Amino acid sequence: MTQLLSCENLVSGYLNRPVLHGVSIEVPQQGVLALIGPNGHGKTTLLRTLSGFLPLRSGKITFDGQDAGRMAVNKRVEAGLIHVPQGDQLFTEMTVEDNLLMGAYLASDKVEIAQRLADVYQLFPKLKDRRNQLASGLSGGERRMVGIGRGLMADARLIMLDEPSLGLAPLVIEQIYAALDQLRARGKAFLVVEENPSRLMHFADRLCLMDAGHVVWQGSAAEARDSGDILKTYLGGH
Ligand SMILES: Nc1ncnc2c1ncn2[C@@H]1O[C@H](COP(=O)(O)OP(=O)(O)OP(=O)(O)O)[C@@H](O)[C@H]1O
Repeated sequence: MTQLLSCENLVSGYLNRPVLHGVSIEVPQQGVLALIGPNGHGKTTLLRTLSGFLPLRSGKITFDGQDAGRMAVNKRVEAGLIHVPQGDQLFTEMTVEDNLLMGAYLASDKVEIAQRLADVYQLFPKLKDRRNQLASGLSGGERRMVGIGRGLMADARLIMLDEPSLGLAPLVIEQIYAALDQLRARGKAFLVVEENPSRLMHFADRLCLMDAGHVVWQGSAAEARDSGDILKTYLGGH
């Protein structure tokens, strides 16, 4: 399978604090890679580096055959590399629909934008019902849907999700993952961060365990199940 995203030896961090110490990962076309591991070990930093919010100190990022490591954030978005951040980061004083439309800020074709919006509403019918409501009045699950929907409005090819299950009730998590399954069936690729890998066993093709800015283990979901000791050591037996 050809790779949609590949990174080699990424080094990045905050000011004088390096966090990633040579991370290499690959996400195939239409594939799902999960980043797992305890808090504070660089998963979010890796997503921020890939989306361009944090500068790359060294290493190489290739997205869809293009050298993306020094591309501007908007160019990466245009190419379909989309980051759905932790905590949704919605514009709370704007309506659901205006939040979604913000995701299409680089698009100009009105017919295309209307089609993307219709696709998001088909995936998340609740958002259509609430399209004129302020984002501040949404439930946690609805906010997550808007965050993902906004990413889809940018015509995502690879969706990088930072803890999509964080703070949600089990039933709502199932609804979110059911929608992600549908998107996967439509050809989207994913890089998903979750602290608890149990949600990912059916969704991810491969899992990468991060510790102190390094990838310390990677394998298929089946291999992760067989490597109980590794997951237990790092994640306390999830
Ligand atoms: N804005 C920032 N400025 C300085 N240091 C930061 C900043 N954000 C994160 N860090 C530090 O970088 C390290 C890696 O954090 P990161 O958020 O990437 O970890 P994580 O594995 O995603 O965990 P979490 O799920 O808690 O976000 C941590 O030590 C954290 O304190």
